Amino acid sequence: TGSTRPQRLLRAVQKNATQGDPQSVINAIDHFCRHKEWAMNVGDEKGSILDSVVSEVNPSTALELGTYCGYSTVRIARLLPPGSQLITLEFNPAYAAVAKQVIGWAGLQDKVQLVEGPSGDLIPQMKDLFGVQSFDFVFLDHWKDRYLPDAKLLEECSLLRKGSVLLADNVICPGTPEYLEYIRNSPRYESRYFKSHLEYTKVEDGLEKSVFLG
Ligand SMILES: Cc1cc(-c2n[nH]c(CCNC(=O)c3cc(-c4ccc(F)cc4)cc(O)c3O)n2)ccn1
Ligand SMILES: [Mg+2]
Repeated sequence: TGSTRPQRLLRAVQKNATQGDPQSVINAIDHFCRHKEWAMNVGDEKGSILDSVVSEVNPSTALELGTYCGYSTVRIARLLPPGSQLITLEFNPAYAAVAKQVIGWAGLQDKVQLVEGPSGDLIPQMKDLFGVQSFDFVFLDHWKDRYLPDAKLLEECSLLRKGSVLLADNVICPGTPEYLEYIRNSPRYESRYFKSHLEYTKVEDGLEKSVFLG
């Protein structure tokens, strides 16, 4: 039984990043994925777009669907104002175990609540589990066929308010056609596409930013 890719990514963070320095954790993961092994982190190019949207929204409460190794969790949490919280949902226990250590290495554990389980089950529990009224910002980066049902679930659970921002990764590759069709044609959202590339590659991909109009 050898190591898994997430475990090798974590080892690269522990070897090359400085504890308590989120930017060094981001740089170590990007270097590992560009020069050693590709991994499905949002990456540096789309990550810069993520940073600009998070900074613009300046969320008090944020939700991430799909933690993986915690790369985008660190990108988001490092920009959050004091007293704000990021809740991140991960289905795969092995990913969650690595992400917890990556987030800890960055020193951001006090800003992040990592919850294991399927998004469809956890979203309806957000109010009870965390006393969340609504989310100012949601980053969708989990199973691509869950983007649409989970966006609808967030609406149904009244977890979105007028002005809430949804940012969706991978709307081109692997692609989320049903989600794009719905969100771009819904009168309840104002959407904009940010053209970019699949992490660490020249393949086209992009982020869709959608503002909930209430
Ligand atoms: C709470 C909850 C959480 C999850 C959940 N947690 N973690 C994930 C991972 C999801 N992410 C991806 O699959 C993904 C894939 C690619 C990709 C792969 C191979 C290619 F060739 C090209 C592109 C690129 C990406 O950027 C991706 O994000 N799902 C699922 C359910 N419920
Ligand atoms: Mg992604």
